[in-house]
Amino acid sequence: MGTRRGGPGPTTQNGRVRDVVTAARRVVVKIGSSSLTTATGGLDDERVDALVGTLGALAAEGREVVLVSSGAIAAGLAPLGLSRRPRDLATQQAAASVGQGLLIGRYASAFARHGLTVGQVLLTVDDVTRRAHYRNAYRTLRKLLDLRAVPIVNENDTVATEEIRFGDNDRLAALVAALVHADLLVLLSDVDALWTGDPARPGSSRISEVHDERDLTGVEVGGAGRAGVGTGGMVTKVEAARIATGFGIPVVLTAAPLAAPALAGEPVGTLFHPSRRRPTARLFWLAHATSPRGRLHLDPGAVAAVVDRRKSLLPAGITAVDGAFTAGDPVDLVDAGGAPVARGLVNYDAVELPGLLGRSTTELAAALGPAYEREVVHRDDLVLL
Ligand SMILES: Nc1ncnc2c1ncn2[C@@H]1O[C@H](COP(=O)(O)OP(=O)(O)O)[C@@H](O)[C@H]1O
Ligand SMILES: N[C@@H](CCC(=O)OP(=O)(O)O)C(=O)O
Repeated sequence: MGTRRGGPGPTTQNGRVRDVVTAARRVVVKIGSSSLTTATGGLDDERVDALVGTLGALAAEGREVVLVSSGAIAAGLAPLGLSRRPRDLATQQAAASVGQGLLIGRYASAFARHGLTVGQVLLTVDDVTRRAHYRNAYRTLRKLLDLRAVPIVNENDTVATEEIRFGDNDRLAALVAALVHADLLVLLSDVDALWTGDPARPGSSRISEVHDERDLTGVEVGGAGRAGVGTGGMVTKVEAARIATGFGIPVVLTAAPLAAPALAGEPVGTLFHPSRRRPTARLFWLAHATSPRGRLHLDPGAVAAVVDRRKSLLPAGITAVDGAFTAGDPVDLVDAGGAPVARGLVNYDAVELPGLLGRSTTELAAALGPAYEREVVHRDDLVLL
């Protein structure tokens, strides 16, 4: 199967309207910092208004819109007298704290002109991996949509520390699309499509459709464009497209000024086709959104039980434990060679486990009480890697 690649002209390769786009009822749109800010880093009112105009028209058609917007850090720079994106986390968090308020205020007044109310939703990794938080985030987003409000999502930058951050909103957008069961994810950037290589380099050309991994073979995917504004570059967008399409959600990647034609199904930008049917939303997030807090080493019998027979993990099959996790944390299950075979939410604190290893649940219940009959990781909380 070949990739259809466009030449250097306008990005309308075959003139056909994209049905997966026009049929989408619930749409997640992600916009990057570089598409919302001026060259000096402040919020660009015209660009905000243009985006809101397009999304307002979508909502007027009865379609549901979730906006994932970057730009908090960029919007906070000038008010704090900073000229470029700071490197240290604390200053980034301070800038995000100042900028997020400005950003949401700007959106609130722009959407109000289209008769729409916005709801701010700031998420951390825990919100999408811990079962109680996950349900909560889903419920809130669903309720906002039911009430015809536009959820505006960003990472909760002011509290997200280095180790628990998403770090880029492309991945966050893919995970939000999975969370709300979106029909379409649109990634808006400062580049009009995925190109075969750095768009500034002669010889690179646009890619109009990606059907599967093979279409990405040989594509040079680089880092952020405008220095000091965007974060992940094309790498995180392609990764986000992989996550969303792996969840059964088509993705359109294009430039912010092309949002309206892209959402009308015109063949602009790059369309990534879904690669599979939807897996269970929460487990999908567990695999893609979490960083494991520890490792459980399994004997071969436990690997076979978990991987081949899809059983819960019991203490008897665990040979060793690493990490300082507490019950409810994500942990990796690794085989005798240390290779991860599954990820799951553990039911015990790390300090409790050494005393339980190698013992049967019946023996543990008799010695320690019925609470110790529980699985170390329940099969409903396990995803194979
Ligand atoms: N193969 C590629 N195709 C398109 N753009 C690319 C590619 N490789 C690197 N880029 C760069 O990625 C940039 C977009 O990423 P980024 O600046 O992080 O945007 P955003 O702020 O929208 O997230 C583009 O401006 C482009 O210079
Ligand atoms: N949460 C950060 C955005 C991080 C991010 O992914 O930025 P970008 O690459 O511009 O989409 C902020 O609001 O500044």
